[in-house]
Order: sequence, then C-alpha cells, then structure tokens
Amino acid sequence: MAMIETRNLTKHYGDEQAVQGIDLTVEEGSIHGFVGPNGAGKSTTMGMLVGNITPTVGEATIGGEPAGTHAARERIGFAPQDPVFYDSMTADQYLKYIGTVAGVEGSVAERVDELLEWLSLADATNQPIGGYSGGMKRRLNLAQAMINDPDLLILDEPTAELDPQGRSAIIDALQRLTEEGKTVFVSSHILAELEQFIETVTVINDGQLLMTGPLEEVWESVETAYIVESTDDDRLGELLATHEAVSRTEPADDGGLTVWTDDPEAFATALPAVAGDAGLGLYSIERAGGLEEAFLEMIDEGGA
Ligand SMILES: Nc1ncnc2c1ncn2[C@@H]1O[C@H](COP(=O)(O)OP(=O)(O)OP(=O)(O)O)[C@@H](O)[C@H]1O
Repeated sequence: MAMIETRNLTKHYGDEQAVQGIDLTVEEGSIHGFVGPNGAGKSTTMGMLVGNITPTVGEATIGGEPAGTHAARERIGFAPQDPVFYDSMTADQYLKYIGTVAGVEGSVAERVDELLEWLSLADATNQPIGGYSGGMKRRLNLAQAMINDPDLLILDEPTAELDPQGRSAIIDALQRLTEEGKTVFVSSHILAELEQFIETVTVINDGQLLMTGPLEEVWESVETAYIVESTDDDRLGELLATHEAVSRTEPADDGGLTVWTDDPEAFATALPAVAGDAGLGLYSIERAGGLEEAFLEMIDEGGA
C-alpha cells in the first residue's frame, strides 16, 4: 500500500515555479531518498506533504488521507532542515514539552526516556540544548519527529553538516526504523551517502521530476562505467574502443582504464575474451562512480 502519493503536485510563488506537477508514490515500509540540487524544490515538496504549504495545484495523500488533514498529520513525524530549539531547555524538557503538545498517548516521560536512550542522548539529557554539538541537535531533531511514534518520517537533510560519525549514527537510526516497519522519506544532496541505505529514490531538478523508482533504475538510466586494471591498459583500451559492447574508453584518473558500456552483460563476457585473445592479464574490474555520477548525468541530460 502507498504511504505517500502525489498527483500533479505543484507550487508557484508568484513567478517562481518551485514545484511543477510532481507524481510520485512511496510504498509503506520503504526508505525513499529525495534528491536534487539546491533550490530543486525538495523542501517545498516536503512542506506540502507535511501540510505546512498549500499546493497551488494538485494533491498529496498520506496513507490515503489528504495531506494537511488531521488524519494525515497524525501519521507523520517531520524533522525540518533548520529546526528551532529553545537553547536554554534541556533535551528532556524540550521533548516532554513537544510530547505534551503532540498529545502522546500514555506516559510522556517514558516515551522521552526511550527516545533519548535510542538516539544515544541519554548522557546529555540534563544539559541545555544550546551547548549541544551539531550531531546531537540532528539526533534531537529526529527524536522530536518520532515523539508520537509516527508511521511516516519525513526528514529534510537529516545528515547535513555532520561529520562521518554523526552521519553514520543517523543512518543507523533510519535503518532501524525501517526494520520496525516505518516509512522514511529523506532528502539529501549527499548522494554517495543516500545510496548506501535507500531502496527507492525520486530525483528532481528545477521543480521537475527527473525520475522516481527503485535505485537500480537510476543505474539503468545511465551508462555504466567500470575501471579495469590489466597488464597493458593502453592496448586493452585500443582493443575495447571498437567493441560493440563498449561506448568509449579513457585512461582512469588513478590508473587503469575507464570503460563505458550500455550493455553491462555483453561487456562482462567480452572483456575476458578480448583480453585473453590479446594475451593480456586482468588484475581487477570494479564499477566506477555511483548515484552521484548518475545523478549529475541525469541533470545534464535534463538541460539544467
Ligand atoms: N517562500 C518562498 N517564496 C518564494 N520563493 C520560494 C519560497 N520558498 C522556496 N522558494 C523558491 O522555490 C525554489 C525551491 O526551493 P526549495 O527550498 O523547495 O528547494 P530545495 O530543493 O529544498 O533547496 P535546498 O537544497 O537549498 O534546501 C527555490 O528557487 C526557492 O528560492
């Protein structure tokens, strides 16, 4: 069942077409990446899903309920990109306040303790938030989004400006959430990081949808590149350059040969055969780049 569904979702600010006719579906229990460069329209789209921004045209539903209605809002936990905390409050005080406002069922204190423990903030519980590190504030932002045990978490760049340790703590928390059956919709422009844990992805640029679907489809939508290391890369490059399974070849920046193909299966068979016939040995072959390259290529092709 779809947790998020949008049809022709559109937002104009005067002449600024921030989001233009986005159609997307996010299945329940999945972890979905929402990717686009600065100003692409990610925050505006998230605002419309949460119900904080009214679409100019089109609609969004959350678990079948129209976005912005009470029934939709109570299923969502939202962590904005730039949360505003009360610096003089402690995490404990802040979360109890949020929990009371959100009408947490049962004991607010118990829920807050659970979240502080879960997000490794228990030691800092009684320190004022003003003294927290960036990583602690991001985790607190996630905790406030989770206060009501929502089915869907909408997170706007939850790992922005974090060091690798801080990022991995957040990614770890997100993975545990999907294991519990939650749906996570997470925006970022750190693509190399997103691709480690998302299952499906939506790519937007200039307010327009470039693709939405399984991560593998991003791979399939662009040419695949491999870095091959052999006993004679120059010779291998000459031989492969004319092969029908190969689009082009180029010496790789850090040694070896980069080979682009739009038919990876045919290339996998051709490579050892071509090398073998020429008496060349193969040391290694690995896939080059990642979602980052695929994404940049997609944006270029989109004419941005
Ligand atoms: N309240 C507003 N009034 C006018 N224009 C706006 C408003 N909010 C956003 N925009 C414009 O809409 C476009 C999309 O902005 P949005 O913040 O949704 O992008 P984003 O993908 O979240 O960017 P970033 O990664 O920088 O946060 C931008 O051109 C932005 O300047």
